[in-house]
Amino acid sequence: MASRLPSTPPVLSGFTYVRPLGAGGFADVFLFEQNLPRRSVAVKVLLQSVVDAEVLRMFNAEADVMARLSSHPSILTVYSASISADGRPYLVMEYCPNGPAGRFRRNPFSTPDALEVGVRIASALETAHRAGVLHRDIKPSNILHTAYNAAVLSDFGIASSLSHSSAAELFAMSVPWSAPEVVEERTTGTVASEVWGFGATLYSLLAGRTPFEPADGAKVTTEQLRQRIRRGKYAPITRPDVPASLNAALAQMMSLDPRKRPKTMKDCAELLRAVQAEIGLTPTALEVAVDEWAAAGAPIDFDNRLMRQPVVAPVLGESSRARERARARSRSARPPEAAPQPSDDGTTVARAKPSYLWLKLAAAVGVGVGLAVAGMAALRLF
Ligand SMILES: Nc1ncnc2c1ncn2[C@@H]1O[C@H](COP(=O)(O)OP(=O)(O)OP(=O)(O)O)[C@@H](O)[C@H]1O
Repeated sequence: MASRLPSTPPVLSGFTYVRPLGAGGFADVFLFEQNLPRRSVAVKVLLQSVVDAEVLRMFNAEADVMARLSSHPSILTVYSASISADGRPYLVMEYCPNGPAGRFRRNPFSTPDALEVGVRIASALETAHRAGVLHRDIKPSNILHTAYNAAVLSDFGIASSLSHSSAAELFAMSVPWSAPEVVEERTTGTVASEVWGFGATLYSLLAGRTPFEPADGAKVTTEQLRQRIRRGKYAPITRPDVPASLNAALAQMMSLDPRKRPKTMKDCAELLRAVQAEIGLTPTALEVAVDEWAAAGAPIDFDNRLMRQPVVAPVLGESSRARERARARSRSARPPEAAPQPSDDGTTVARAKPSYLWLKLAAAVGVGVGLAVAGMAALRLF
């Protein structure tokens, strides 16, 4: 979290401000109450001082990427995005009351919890990669916990296209979770560097410290940390409940040579699922979108620098409302315009006409009563 005071919360129509939730490098996050439908939401607002064409590009990409991916059960849900009255772009997101996994120093995760979070986040990243998106900022503070305590991946603020990530882009590096090739600025992101960042994140959750910090808690400068990452000497987690197979999986993810790492996030998830099975846990389900989903939809435009806003339908005035009501009345008086169409499975879907149904029902009842009376007369019951 950034060490500065949060900015002034924006005035947003349809939302009531509650309190600040956190501060990042480019944005503040506030808790708001949405008026209709009524719910608590987290609103991420870009800092006024950073809004320029490049930041707008990143914001548009983040909104589009999260909207595309947020049907995944382990990716934070985004509800909408817009620009506040004072010109700050904002995202309205699912509120995660159970905080980020960023508290790993005080509360390291148990092995079963870390494995479950690991498989869920690996599934989310595999889905992002299949949609052609790199997250580029995998770290504990970007894993939040929903109201149901499920781990979700958030903050696609510096995400980029898998095919076009460029060194010219504005790029914020979170050093402790950055792969050696990223620290050396040889790349701004690849699937292999995501695998490294994912391994370093999982290591941090288990060890209560990042993988290249000295185990004795001695302080190091950022430059010293970069050097330790570049040397890439893996220090196994010594906790007795962390099996050797889990240390081996993490060491493979954090191999100095990117070619020696698991090839995909799905491969990472499978390594973790194998550890779960080995220690008697039910492996967490791998939730990856089907290929048809990844192929559908236009590619995300990572170069859009415009101030975009959603289209808002104007509220009709009194006279236009009366006109609209009159139009609706005349529409309902007209006969149906289109003939019923057969559905794909051959069933014809048609809207029944209620008055006609009642007539049929009344006729059926009449005929039934008539037949019963005739029958009883024939049996001499009267
Ligand atoms: N949906 C949310 N629900 C609850 N708290 C949130 C939510 N999103 C973010 N936060 C809180 O706000 C903080 C800032 O979030 P943000 O995504 O802007 O930045 P960050 O990841 O901490 O930093 P940076 O973007 O600089 O890497 C988070 O650390 C978290 O504590």
